[in-house]
Amino acid sequence: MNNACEIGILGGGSWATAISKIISDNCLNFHWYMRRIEQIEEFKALKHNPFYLPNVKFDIERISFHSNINEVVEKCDILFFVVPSPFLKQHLQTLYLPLKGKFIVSAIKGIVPDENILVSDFFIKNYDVSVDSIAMLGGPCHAEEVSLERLSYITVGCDNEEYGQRLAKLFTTNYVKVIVSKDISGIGYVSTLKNVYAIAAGICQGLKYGDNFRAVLISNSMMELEHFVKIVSPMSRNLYDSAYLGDLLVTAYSRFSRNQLFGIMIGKGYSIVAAQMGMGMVAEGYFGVKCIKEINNTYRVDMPILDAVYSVLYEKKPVRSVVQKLSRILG
Ligand SMILES: NC(=O)C1=CN([C@@H]2O[C@H](COP(=O)(O)OP(=O)(O)OC[C@H]3O[C@@H](n4cnc5c(N)ncnc54)[C@H](OP(=O)(O)O)[C@@H]3O)[C@@H](O)[C@H]2O)C=CC1
Ligand SMILES: O=C(CO)COP(=O)(O)O
Repeated sequence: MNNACEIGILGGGSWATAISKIISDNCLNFHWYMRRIEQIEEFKALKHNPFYLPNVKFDIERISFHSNINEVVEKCDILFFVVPSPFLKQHLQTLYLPLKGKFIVSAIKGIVPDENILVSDFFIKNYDVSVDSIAMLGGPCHAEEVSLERLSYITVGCDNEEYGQRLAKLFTTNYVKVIVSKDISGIGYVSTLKNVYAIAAGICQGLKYGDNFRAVLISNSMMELEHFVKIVSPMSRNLYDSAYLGDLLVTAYSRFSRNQLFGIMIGKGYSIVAAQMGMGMVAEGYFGVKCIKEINNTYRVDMPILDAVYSVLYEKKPVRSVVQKLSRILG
């Protein structure tokens, strides 16, 4: 990572928009890739993202927009990947330039489907990116609150201490504080799992369970998460840090959480397709639960909450009886 580096944001959704807001507060110019040319044209005319966080105004003279991913990769040294995990490979299909030598930051809170590996490992394995040229963004941070400049904390997981500190500088504003950690994989797994537990919380809300039960569900989710992460990615970490417990809490309780909303709709009896269409945004936990379930076929960690969400979403088990059964084993 050079001192004067070009920054590229890849993705056109709400988190990409929030990250671009932060970057635009700290950098004069940056590049922004989004897949749809019409979105770019409308963005330039309106001076805001037409579909996500329209309250965030941008100085579009300082942004180079691209609908071709290769142009951003060619021009930039630091690349922020901010597309939902189920579409990552699709975006990369059109990439013919190497990523080796670039600094890759994953802001994706999910696992690469089919491969069932963390996004960081996917770039290392398939794109020859070195481990010290990768970072993972975590923490309890909803795009909507960043857009409103409500004080938020982001954790940068990066093996390379110096690069982690540089990224922290790039991200620090009067409304964003940054914590640097070395735990790329723990942040990757927890960021995926907390979405699954937020869906579970939403399902219970949709079924009209109350706050008392939700608190029990989230406490048990935290224990389940801890058992899984200790086995799959053993290292010394404090799971009460905001990148872990904090992200679980905000996703399970915030009114901005898409995963929770998706769960509420499933609990109310909407079909999966109707719930997905109704949101207009992506609930990563729907994809994450399948990835973790498949990963756990190897590790065999006891994960009744994950299994319950999986059985509702992928095995068409009746949601009310699944939660009733789950409620008998939680404590
Ligand atoms: N939103 C948040 O608060 C946070 C999100 N994240 C993570 O950021 C990542 C990106 O999510 P986010 O920005 O929230 O996304 P959003 O849910 O806001 O937007 C969905 C994005 O997915 C794209 N998309 C939808 N369908 C397809 C498709 N079939 N093929 C390709 N792209 C498609 C959309 O593009 P189009 O508009 O062109 O349809 C849009 O860019 C996720 O991993 C999420 O977990 C992390 C922290 C906070
Ligand atoms: O990761 C997030 C908050 O930290 C966003 O969660 P949702 O995708 O559920 O909105």
